[in-house]
Amino acid sequence: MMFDFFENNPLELEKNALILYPNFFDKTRSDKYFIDLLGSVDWQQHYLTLYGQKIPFPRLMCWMGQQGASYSFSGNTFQPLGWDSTVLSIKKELEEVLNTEFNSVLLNLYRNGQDSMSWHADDEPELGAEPIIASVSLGADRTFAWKPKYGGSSKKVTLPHGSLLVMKAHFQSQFLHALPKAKHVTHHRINLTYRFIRPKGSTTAFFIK
Ligand SMILES: O=C(O)CCC(=O)C(=O)O
Ligand SMILES: [Fe+2]
Repeated sequence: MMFDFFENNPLELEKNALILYPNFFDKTRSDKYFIDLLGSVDWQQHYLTLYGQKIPFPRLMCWMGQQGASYSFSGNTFQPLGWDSTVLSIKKELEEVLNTEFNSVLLNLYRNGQDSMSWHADDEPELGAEPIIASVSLGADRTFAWKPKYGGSSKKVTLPHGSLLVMKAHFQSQFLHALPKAKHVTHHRINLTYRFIRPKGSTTAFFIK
């Protein structure tokens, strides 16, 4: 077993809802994954259409996973690309440690601090009522922010190179989260959010992120 719970004390940022493993992958492995993924993933620019205007998402993305696991948000429906070998081996490791199953992953490439993700919850119907989302960070440190959906102040935490953030069942129903712009960041950050898409989920949600 490669993962040692005693060396990797998780931080419970929200009780039973948001857990951070700051050093899930050691530096050697994190560096290798970052370089591999930067080169091997088909990073795509997607657009959202708002009042007839095509607006580029402020990041590059790639939807990957099992055939049929299509995913819709912000007016796009994504059909998954097949598994990349690095993405697949990370998936297997997460499944073992978290004792759950994922069949797809959204990969995000934040080219620098101008790239971001706005406030949202990953609560599309195809994710089911209580999704577990496992979010791996590689590359530049970035701040992750979250706040209660129904009032209350926001909190934030830094997601370091090689960290794992686990969003559990209630997180998506109770909170919004975001990856704000970061003025001084000049380096790339890669983020992988592993999900389980229900096979016959409807694809009618229109969310803007
Ligand atoms: O980049 C991140 O850490 C957040 C990504 C995210 O929230 C998402 O892909 O839904
Ligand atoms: Fe999200």
